[in-house]
Amino acid sequence: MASDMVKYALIVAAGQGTRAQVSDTEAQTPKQFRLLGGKPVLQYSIEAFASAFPDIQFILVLPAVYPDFVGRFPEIFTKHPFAFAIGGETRFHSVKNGLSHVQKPDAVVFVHDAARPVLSAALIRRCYEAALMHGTAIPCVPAVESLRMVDAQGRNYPLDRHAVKYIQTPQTFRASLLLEAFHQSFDPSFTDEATVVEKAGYPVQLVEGEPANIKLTYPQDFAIAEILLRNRSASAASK
Ligand SMILES: Nc1ccn([C@@H]2O[C@H](COP(=O)(O)OP(=O)(O)OP(=O)(O)O)[C@@H](O)[C@H]2O)c(=O)n1
Ligand SMILES: C[C@](O)(CO)[C@H](O)COP(=O)(O)O
Repeated sequence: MASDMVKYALIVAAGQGTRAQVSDTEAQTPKQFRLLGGKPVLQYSIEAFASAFPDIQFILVLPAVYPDFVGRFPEIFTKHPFAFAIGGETRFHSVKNGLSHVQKPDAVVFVHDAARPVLSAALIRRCYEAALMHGTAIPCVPAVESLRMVDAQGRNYPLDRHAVKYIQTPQTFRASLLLEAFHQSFDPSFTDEATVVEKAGYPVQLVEGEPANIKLTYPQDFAIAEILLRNRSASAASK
């Protein structure tokens, strides 16, 4: 039965977060390990997946050189099964290292940015259902502002915003398909798992993402995420 399917949440947390740094001190702490509303950023994603699927197995990809995060926050890692991998030079290499722990080709794998702490259990379940049906599920949200394309000569042209989507994670797949796609050699066009799977010859299925599911990329994103998390707790408490 579909709900008995083995599920892996492969959370990539091996980046350096250089664009999010505002000082030399913060340069020591990649964004996914910084505190947000009193908890490490990474903890929010773990809680969201555990709430969507209590039987989920975690694969956490961590930087090779970073002080012992697991030892400092042991309570995060005791409630669910965790496997750990060391990150690589790019996101592609980090995901590939994490996939070495995927043992079952008939499982479903969610690949999620540790730097996206505001995802909901509803989004995770929506991706799961779509991946079961189509083999792939890539969450996206519409572009909300006017868009322009700039060509190599510096000329610019209006672009139809309805023809453009912002892509999010968790990018979700049948494990067999994802494992096969990651046998490819690295290509600089690989910005996410959708681009890897597509280059392997599989179409990708878009699903509705969430505007709140932002990626912490720049310093100001922490303040925005904190407000989004607070609003979500307040609305859950009022139900
Ligand atoms: N070699 C890498 C690069 C990125 N990531 C992870 O991929 C997610 C999304 O990447 P991004 O926001 O680009 O993170 P960084 O690479 O850390 O950011 P920056 O480019 O600003 O250094 C993050 O959770 C990051 O930790 C990873 O695991 N391994
Ligand atoms: C995977 C991703 O978060 C989808 O939006 C994004 O591609 C990561 O890209 P970045 O260049 O590392 O910010």
